[in-house]
Amino acid sequence: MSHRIEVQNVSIVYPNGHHALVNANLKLRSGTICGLIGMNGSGKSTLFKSIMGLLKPYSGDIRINGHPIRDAQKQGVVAYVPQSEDVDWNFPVTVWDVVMMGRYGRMGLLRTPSRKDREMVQQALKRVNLLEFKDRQIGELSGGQKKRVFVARALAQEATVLLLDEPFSGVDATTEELITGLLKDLKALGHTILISTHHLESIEAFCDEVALIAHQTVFAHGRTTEVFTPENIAQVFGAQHLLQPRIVQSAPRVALGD
Ligand SMILES: Nc1ncnc2c1ncn2[C@@H]1O[C@H](COP(=O)(O)OP(=O)(O)OP(=O)(O)O)[C@@H](O)[C@H]1O
Repeated sequence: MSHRIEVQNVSIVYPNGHHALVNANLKLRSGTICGLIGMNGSGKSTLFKSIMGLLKPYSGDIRINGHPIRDAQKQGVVAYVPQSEDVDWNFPVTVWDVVMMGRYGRMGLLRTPSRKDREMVQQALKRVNLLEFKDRQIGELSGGQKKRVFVARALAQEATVLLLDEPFSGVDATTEELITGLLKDLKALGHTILISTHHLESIEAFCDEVALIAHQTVFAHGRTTEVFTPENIAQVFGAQHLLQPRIVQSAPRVALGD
């Protein structure tokens, strides 16, 4: 079976000439949760945006389910939960509207929601405990609730590939538990999940695989037990982490790399 996500030798150059990714490779199968780990500015969001088809590689190729990205875009296969900083929270839309956006790909040109669309939005909001907030403007939510809106949008989209950019930053423990539980359920259904996080202490319990990113490329990827080693973590964050080899289990909620 082909991989769900296949990033092959991808290089991304921004219009200002900055090489954000150089020859990056990443292949993920169905039913996998992969943690993407790297310092601030290492290229995690760039990788997400290129898998979404928002950034066109300068060279290399990206495939979803063996097909070019535009096919996946048409079918709504890939959902993206953006970093909070990338969202305009003042935009005059309600929680319900944002989650309904996940259904747009399935609607006609006039974007008139069907009964099924409304049901899917309702279910998704229930799943993330936000139904009672459905009429709120999105800026009037807590950090955890804001994340949950976009997770609900991904659920309503019925996407089988989920990309989550820092879903645990600025959220309370209850939201983190809710999101991890939900992602584990989706994994059991065969979904493929790529998640960037600075919460290293939860990686071993939560991620089957990790992909480590530094020096503009994915320099290691594989099973968490094999790749999430103190030596590799030191390559990502600097040698001082070699002095704390169990940081991954023992640290409190440190935002390493910030
Ligand atoms: N639109 C842009 N134009 C030029 N350079 C950019 C642009 N967006 C990002 N970059 C640069 O590309 C590099 C990778 O950025 P990216 O946002 O992918 O990093 P990141 O790993 O997601 O960081 P963070 O953890 O802070 O979100 C950085 O050096 C950044 O300054």
